[in-house]
Amino acid sequence: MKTYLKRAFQLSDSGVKGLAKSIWSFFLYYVSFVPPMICVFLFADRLLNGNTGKPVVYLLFMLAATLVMYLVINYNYKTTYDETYQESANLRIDLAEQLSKLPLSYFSKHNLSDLAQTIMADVASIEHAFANAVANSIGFAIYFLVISVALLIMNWKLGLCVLLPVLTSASVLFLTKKLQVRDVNKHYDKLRDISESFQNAIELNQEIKSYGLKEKVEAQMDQQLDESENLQWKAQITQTIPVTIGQTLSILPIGITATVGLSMLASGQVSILILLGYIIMAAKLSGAMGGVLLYLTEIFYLDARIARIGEIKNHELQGGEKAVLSDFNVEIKDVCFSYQKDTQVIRHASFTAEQGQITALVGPSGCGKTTMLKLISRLYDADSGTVQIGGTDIREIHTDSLFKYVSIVFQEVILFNTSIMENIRLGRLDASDEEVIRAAKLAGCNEFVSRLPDTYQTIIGENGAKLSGGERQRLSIARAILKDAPIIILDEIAASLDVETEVQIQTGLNHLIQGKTVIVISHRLMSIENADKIVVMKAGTVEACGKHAHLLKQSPTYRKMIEKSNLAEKFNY
Ligand SMILES: Nc1ncnc2c1ncn2[C@@H]1O[C@H](COP(=O)(O)OP(=O)(O)OP(=O)(O)O)[C@@H](O)[C@H]1O
Repeated sequence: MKTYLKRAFQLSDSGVKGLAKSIWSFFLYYVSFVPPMICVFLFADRLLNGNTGKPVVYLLFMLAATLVMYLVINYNYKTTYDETYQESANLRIDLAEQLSKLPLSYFSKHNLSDLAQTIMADVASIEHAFANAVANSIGFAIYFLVISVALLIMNWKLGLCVLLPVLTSASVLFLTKKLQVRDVNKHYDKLRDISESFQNAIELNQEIKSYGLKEKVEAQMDQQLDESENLQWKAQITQTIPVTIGQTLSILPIGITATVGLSMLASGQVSILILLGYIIMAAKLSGAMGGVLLYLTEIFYLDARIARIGEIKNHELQGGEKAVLSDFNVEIKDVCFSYQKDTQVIRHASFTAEQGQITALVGPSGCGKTTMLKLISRLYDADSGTVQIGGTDIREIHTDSLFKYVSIVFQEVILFNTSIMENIRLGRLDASDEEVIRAAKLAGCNEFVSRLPDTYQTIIGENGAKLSGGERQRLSIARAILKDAPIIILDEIAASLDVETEVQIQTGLNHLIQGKTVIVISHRLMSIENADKIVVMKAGTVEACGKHAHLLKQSPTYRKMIEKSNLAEKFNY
């Protein structure tokens, strides 16, 4: 049972315990209505037997029963809400921790807006269902089972009059579950699409305006909203009809029990007291079932949400152990990799980048250079073959250990919406302000930072929105200088720098790469002509390796690139 609940609702161990406690409290909640009914029943029995004395005992009993009810309701409320909110807080933390450990390949295969929706909306839906529906429905089901046995034993005919309509009302809902879930999920998926479209429209605002796409984008959104409205209508109809039928059926036990009971009373098959008891019970179960039917629909829609959360929670993490490395030669051996199934981006690539040397990756756009750097830094794991550092397969090294040895400066700089000081300090969290400023100066940041209103304390906006491309790039170089890792990976770092800034960061770069294993991509071939080794890539394969002069003779791709590069130098607008 525990394993089933854990898997079915993606609960933690404490979550299962909490749910069990909550189910128990709901069971007690329903049971707590029984003593007052027994009290009424006994009092009626006394009256019918002609005993009209003081009903003080019954009143006291009723008072005690009401007090117990109050305590049970309190316990139920506290248990359910405490456990629910604790578990959903744990779930959110678990998901956030899991996301931080997932390999980058997971994110390239999933839609980010979808992930955000899963963490926010799906967890909120589960939280709501747990606080209201799940424990309540299960608690009611157990209570219903116990009461059913008692009712059938005492008088099976009247028992069936109470139970059958209640069971039929629940069956209507279960029989139409597939249909309801299908339509509600269609609407829900559309809402996710809309949320993604809105996010895209906001992110691409500049492009939409500059290419005059406003009306087209608005029309697409209008259409999506119309489709969503239609789907919502459809979902509401498929949901409302069975719920209404179910709720109507759930009221029937009172009428049926009264009708059948009275005829049984007339023929002497049942006493007035028993009939009264069954009618009270029918009324009680009818009322409870009306609410439970609504809860059941809420539980039906949890499946897809729980599945999405399960997919994140159970996704395989990158393995590896803590490691201390002292040799930083990087060796790529027969590596193959694809982002998506069937589209291999790296094919049987092999080369070595030696410590103390600069190794440059060159090749036509899209040939897999950046992908290769991502494999070397274990942002992705190779599908086959190995990437080794100092003879150790990096899959055996935990990423926390590995990242200590690798500094990466990518073409696309990611910055946080905090101060310049804190953005650079991400390179080494225990660095002092002086060390941060020294790294910033070496990377050529000081000049533009000193012009900012709060210099190093200036908040730079989301992903450094308040900075130019070149300034953002220099901050990421400063980060790498501060980290001072033995393996340096540079992907097109000069792409958004002007000539003057490039000269400024040259000293910093020379300082950064001294004695390190440097692997660099640069489209400006002149800047890598003096590299110790140039690796020429073509369509995911390594075509040739060597120095500039050697490659000019041996590699047609390299020769072609040099020729094109010379032509590009002559390009005029
Ligand atoms: N996250 C991703 N998901 C799916 N495909 C990707 C992803 N990143 C890159 N690709 C594809 O992999 C191939 C290699 O891309 P990569 O960025 O490694 O090339 P590159 O040689 O660095 O290109 P460029 O010189 O233009 O930067 C390309 O076809 C690209 O479309």
